[in-house]
Amino acid sequence: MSDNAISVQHLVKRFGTTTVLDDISLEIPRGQVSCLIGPSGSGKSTLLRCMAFLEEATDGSIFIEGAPLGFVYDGAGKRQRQSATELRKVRSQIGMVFQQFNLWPHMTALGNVSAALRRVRKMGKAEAEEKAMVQLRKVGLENRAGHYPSQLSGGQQQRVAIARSLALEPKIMLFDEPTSALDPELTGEVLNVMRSLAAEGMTMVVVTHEIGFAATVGNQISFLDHGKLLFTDAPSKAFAKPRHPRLEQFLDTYLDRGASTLV
Ligand SMILES: Nc1ncnc2c1ncn2[C@@H]1O[C@H](COP(=O)(O)OP(=O)(O)OP(=O)(O)O)[C@@H](O)[C@H]1O
Repeated sequence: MSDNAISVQHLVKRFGTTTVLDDISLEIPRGQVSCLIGPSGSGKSTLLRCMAFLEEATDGSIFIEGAPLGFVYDGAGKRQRQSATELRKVRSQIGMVFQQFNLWPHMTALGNVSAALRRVRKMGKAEAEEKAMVQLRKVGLENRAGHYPSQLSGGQQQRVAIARSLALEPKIMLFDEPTSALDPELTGEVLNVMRSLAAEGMTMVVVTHEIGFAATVGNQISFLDHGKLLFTDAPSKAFAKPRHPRLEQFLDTYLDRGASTLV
């Protein structure tokens, strides 16, 4: 099998007549952190959502751990929808964390994490809660297991959401601007959890405006602009001067807004 956890090949996504992803090809090696950066509206979230099959690509292919996601091509090269069973199997390898935490308000942190195990894995209550505690411990929240979302800070809620995804033991974690809804003082705790996941060797794709995180934790940086992937490089190359003119322009705008400086 190839060393790529995700392979995106000539991906095209149109909404009506608008092309939002234009012939994107990207290889994400297993165990690496791939950061998708670029201006607002460049297509980062759409690309990530295609990787989770939350959006259906108009054309092209995505492979997860070598297996096609969503569509297969028949002998005559005609694209066909994958069977529901196969799709479920491929998707089960992917966990996703969104900007909004989407926790059940009427369930505790432990309830939120164990619910997925009970529903998806059909585990009994005791086993699901035991497994859920392991994940809450991992994100540093074992002492908040009995708290409801309203009793948790935004950063803690996002950490519960990460624990909920991890509980299903995905091979790949996709993060869509996981700290964008947080007050600046709460982003650090979430980025730290992501940093330790990366250190454990989790394959991660992260859409982020946290350029410092991308530069220090990312193994590869992909820069999107108007639906095109302008380049994919190691951070040491992507951010070294002279930079790609569009990246330079993006960073100027970004850093002007008073965001953390690029390391
Ligand atoms: N469901 C949809 N229907 C129509 N257009 C859409 C839909 N989802 C996204 N788009 C458009 O696709 C383009 C890319 O959006 P996307 O959210 O992927 O960008 P982004 O780079 O993630 O932006 P941001 O950084 O602001 O989140 C935008 O022009 C957006 O308006």
